[in-house]
Amino acid sequence: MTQLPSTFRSQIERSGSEPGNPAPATASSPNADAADIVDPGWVSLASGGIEVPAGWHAWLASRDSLTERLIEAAGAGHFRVRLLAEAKGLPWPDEAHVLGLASDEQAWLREVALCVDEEPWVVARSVAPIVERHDAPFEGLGETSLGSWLFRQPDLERSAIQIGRNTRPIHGYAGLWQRRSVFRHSGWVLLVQESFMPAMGRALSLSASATG
Ligand SMILES: C=C(O[C@@H]1C=C(C(=O)O)C=C[C@H]1O)C(=O)O
Repeated sequence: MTQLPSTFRSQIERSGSEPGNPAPATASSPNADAADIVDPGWVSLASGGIEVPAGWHAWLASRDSLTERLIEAAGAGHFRVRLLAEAKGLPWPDEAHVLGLASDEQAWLREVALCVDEEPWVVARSVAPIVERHDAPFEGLGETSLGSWLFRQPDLERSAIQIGRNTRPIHGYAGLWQRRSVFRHSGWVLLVQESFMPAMGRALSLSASATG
C-alpha cells in the first residue's frame, strides 16, 4: 500500500472553501449536527426532476466508460487524467450516507481532472469504503483512468444515476452538471461522482440552458 499524502485533507478542505463555495464544515467534523450537513440536491436522472438539455442528457445518462467517450469526443485533442488528490479521508455526509458509512468513518478518496489539451472537461471524485486486507479499487492507478480498469472488471454492477446542478464543487471546480452512481463488485463498492465543466460544453457546443 502506498504512503498517504498528508496534504490530502487540507486539499479537500480547501476545495470547499474556494470563493463562492461554502466551507465543508462537516467534511472534517464527524460530530457536526444534522443542520450542518450539506445537501447537494441529488435527484434520480430517470425521475426527470431536473430538466436536462438533450446534448447533456446523453453524457449524463451514459453507462459505459466516460473516459472512452471523452477521448472520442476530444478528437485530435490530447486527453489525459490529472491526479488532484488521492488518500484516506473523511467522506462528505451525503457520500457516507450513500455508502452506509458512519459519519466518522474514513474512506479512500480520489479526485481527478479529465482534461483535453490540459483543460478540465470533467472533474471526478471517487469514494471507496476501506475494506480490511483490500487496497482501494484505484490503488496504484496514478494518472491512468479509473474507467480503463473499472470496465474490465467481471460482474461489475452500476446503480441508477443521480444528477445535480450546483452540487458541491470537487477540488474547487464547480461544474455545470454533476452525476453520481455506485459501482459494485464482489470485493468492493465505489461511489463515483463526475462534474461536467463549462469548457466541455463550449468545446462540444452543448447548450448551457435547461431548455436548450
Ligand atoms: C469511471 C470512469 O472513470 C473516470 C476516471 C476517473 C479516475 O481516473 O479517477 C474517475 C471517474 C471517471 O470519470 C469512466 O471512465 O467512466
